[in-house]
Amino acid sequence: MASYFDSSRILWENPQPHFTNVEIFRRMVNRKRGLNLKDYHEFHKYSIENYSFWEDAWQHLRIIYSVPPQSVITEGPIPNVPIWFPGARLNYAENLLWRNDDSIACTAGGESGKVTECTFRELRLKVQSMASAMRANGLQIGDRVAAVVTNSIEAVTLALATASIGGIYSSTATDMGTQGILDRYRQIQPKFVFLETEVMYAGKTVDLRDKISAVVKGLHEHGLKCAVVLPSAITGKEIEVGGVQKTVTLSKFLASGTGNELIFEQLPFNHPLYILYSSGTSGPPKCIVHSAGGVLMQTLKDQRMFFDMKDTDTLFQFTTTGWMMWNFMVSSLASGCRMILYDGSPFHPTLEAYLKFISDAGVTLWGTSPRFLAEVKGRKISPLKIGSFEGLRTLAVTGAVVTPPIFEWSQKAFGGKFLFVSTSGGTDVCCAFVGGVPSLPVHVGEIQHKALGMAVEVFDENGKNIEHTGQAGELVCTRPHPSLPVMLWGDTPDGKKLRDTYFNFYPGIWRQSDFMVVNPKTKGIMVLGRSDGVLNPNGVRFGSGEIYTVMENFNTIIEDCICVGQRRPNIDEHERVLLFLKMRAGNKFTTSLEREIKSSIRSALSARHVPSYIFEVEDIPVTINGKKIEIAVKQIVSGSTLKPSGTVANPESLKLYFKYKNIEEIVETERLGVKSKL
Ligand SMILES: CC(=O)CC(=O)O
Repeated sequence: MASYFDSSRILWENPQPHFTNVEIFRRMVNRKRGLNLKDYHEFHKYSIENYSFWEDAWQHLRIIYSVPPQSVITEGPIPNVPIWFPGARLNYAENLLWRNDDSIACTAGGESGKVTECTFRELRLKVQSMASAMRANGLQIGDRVAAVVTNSIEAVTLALATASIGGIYSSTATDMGTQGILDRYRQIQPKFVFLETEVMYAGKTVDLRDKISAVVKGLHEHGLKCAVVLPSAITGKEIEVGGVQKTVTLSKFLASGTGNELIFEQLPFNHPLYILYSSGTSGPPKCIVHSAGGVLMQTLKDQRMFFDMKDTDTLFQFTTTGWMMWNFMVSSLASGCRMILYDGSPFHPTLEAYLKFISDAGVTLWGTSPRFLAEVKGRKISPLKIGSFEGLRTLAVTGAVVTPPIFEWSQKAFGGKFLFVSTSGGTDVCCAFVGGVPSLPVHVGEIQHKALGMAVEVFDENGKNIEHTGQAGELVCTRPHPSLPVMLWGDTPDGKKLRDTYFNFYPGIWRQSDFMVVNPKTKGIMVLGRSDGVLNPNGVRFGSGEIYTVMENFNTIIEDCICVGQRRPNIDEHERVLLFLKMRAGNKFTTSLEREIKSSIRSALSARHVPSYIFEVEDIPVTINGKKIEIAVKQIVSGSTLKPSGTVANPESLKLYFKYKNIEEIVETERLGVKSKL
């Protein structure tokens, strides 16, 4: 069987590693502590062995506070989830709004091509006006504010105004289904909900008034005090939503404010800031509560260390407001850099126009998904013919497995002079476990290292560390860090649900449910997929990411694919692997293509990786954040009668998979040349 790291080659090296933030931080720790940590590897070891590292990070990241902490860590009511920086008082929004000048803080753009800018001073005024109206309407510390909004300056304003008061903010994208929104917001019972009325997506005007009515009505019995409807995101004109109780337009809501000064409530480090949600593709979404201090420290650490973020940077993270990368992105204001907020589809009016927007906007740090890059590659687009991308310093990719061909193609396609950072973390921690180290070389297909302060290890099923073997296993984190969730909303005071979710499989140790492997030579990492989607035919365990890497070679004819295990305990003894392909328009799935795919998988991986069956399907189910929904497909082909949740972007596509629980019938029908009735 091929090793995971056969192709380990250097893709890029920093010509000036000494000037990176991470090196400056390492030297600061050496000076302060009288240490001699020689490189990132030693620095990382120090960071996971000493909680004092987090005190160093507090200082290096220049956290703004009014009362200093008494210590770094103390026990809290939930076992394994300590309280960080007890005694400290700070405010998340204050840490982001320290700049009050006329430089651009946010640039908002979208499909229409219209660009709006907002300076740090204007942003602060917007937050002040919103916070004043929120206070006038009764928002208090700990109250929830929910939003169904586009990625816009208004969305940033809402989050920061809520945080300034000590409220808890939670947002979803406008394409989330009504049921999905209610499944989330009924649990957290927001006092206010802010809703978009009209948006543009994929060139079409989407009227959201019916959704607004259904959501507001659905929240009436769940603590809602007021629903604020936003002006059209296309024209900026206010739209009346008649006949829905408790609803007010944004201008009326803002007019109810007193215009008082912006006050940043001084709150404990662990005070809740955001509620994010588990995907909810196979059960009710869990409401994951993150602390202001935890999110602030971890997101700043990741941005400054992984991306080498400076105040002269322009960050463009492609995200909706319903993905943790939105919350991650917002923190970049604390570094004083400019943030680009893009709303809409990257494919409208054209993919070329979108790439030109990024190049013209002078983006220096660009965050995107491997799926997007694969699409540009698959369509044979040459980015450098569209824009110069001359300022690009970092291209950061997250959200799914990044295959080696994507590393190599991206580095070349965008001009080669930047750091290609692959990161992996999650909604559960609102930060990354593993990511970039700008002072170290990047190896093809490898995430560079474990993040500072994150005690990541690879465990086998019995809880044994197998990292040094180069074998894949579960991503675990053996020590607490500041952005562990402070609770799951609605849980018992001792966090039973939280502990059952994360700390039960390996008692007392965080299991992320990702499948990963470490290169013993370079210490580079591959995250191979979700561990509950691990494929296990005939006792060989591997991640779907390994198959996707091979499939990258076919991406000019295959638009997308999904690989899952099928388990039918009463029928088959072993799990078998099924691969579903969505062909690009104009291409056919033929038996010779099937043979070619199988042969490529056999030679790149092993005979045991070869899928038992390959089928063409019309669509691949993805979440509204663009992630393939392997678990739901696995359950469906294994015989479950799962109903699609509001998080599925294309719920109809799930129906295409039910027939595969009876594969033998399909194959027999095809053999006889009869059109399938299934
Ligand atoms: C940082 C990440 O890994 C983001 C995600 O979970 O999609």
